[in-house]
Amino acid sequence: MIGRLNHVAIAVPDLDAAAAQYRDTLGATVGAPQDEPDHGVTVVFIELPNTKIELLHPLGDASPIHGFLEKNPAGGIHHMCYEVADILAARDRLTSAGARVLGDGEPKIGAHGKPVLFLHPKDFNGALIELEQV
Ligand SMILES: CC[C@H](C(=O)O)C(=O)SCCNC(=O)CCNC(=O)[C@H](O)C(C)(C)COP(=O)(O)OP(=O)(O)OC[C@H]1O[C@@H](n2cnc3c(N)ncnc32)[C@H](O)[C@@H]1OP(=O)(O)O
Ligand SMILES: [Co+2]
Repeated sequence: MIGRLNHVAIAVPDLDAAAAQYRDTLGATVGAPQDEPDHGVTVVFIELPNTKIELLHPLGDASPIHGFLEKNPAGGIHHMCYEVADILAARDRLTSAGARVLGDGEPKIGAHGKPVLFLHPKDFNGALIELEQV
């Protein structure tokens, strides 16, 4: 069911500084910041040959990553995103296996304009998983 690793997300306290570090110190190809108000984050994507890095910073008081940054003030790996062909079939298979799908269980449109869902980290060895339909 899960396919390619679409991205690894890192929550950062200073988006500009993190983007500059990837661009200047690590010599990576770094995109422009993208506000995603529906998700409560601003994201910057870094293109790698085999996947992407998604830098995340809270957008708005209700951002779901405020708690994470309070616990990890220097930032940290926040989630991995796996690709799926059919996100509703994936959701139904996961919920029937007892996994918790976050939010209201309905996919939202993510940063790539594709439907995404999130699975509770406690159900997957402490790792927050995002699924993106491609
Ligand atoms: C534009 C979209 C973009 C894209 O790629 O398309 C995105 O990726 S948007 C990314 C931001 N959105 C989300 O992360 C949505 C899903 N996340 C959530 O709903 C919350 O972050 C949640 C429920 C995972 C955690 O929320 P919160 O920290 O406020 O709740 P708790 O403090 O109750 O946490 C419960 C428990 O989980 C641990 N936790 C929290 N975040 C993570 C994490 N990223 N990875 C692993 N574990 C995490 C937290 O420490 C608590 O554990 P405990 O042992 O009880 O302390
Ligand atoms: Co993501």
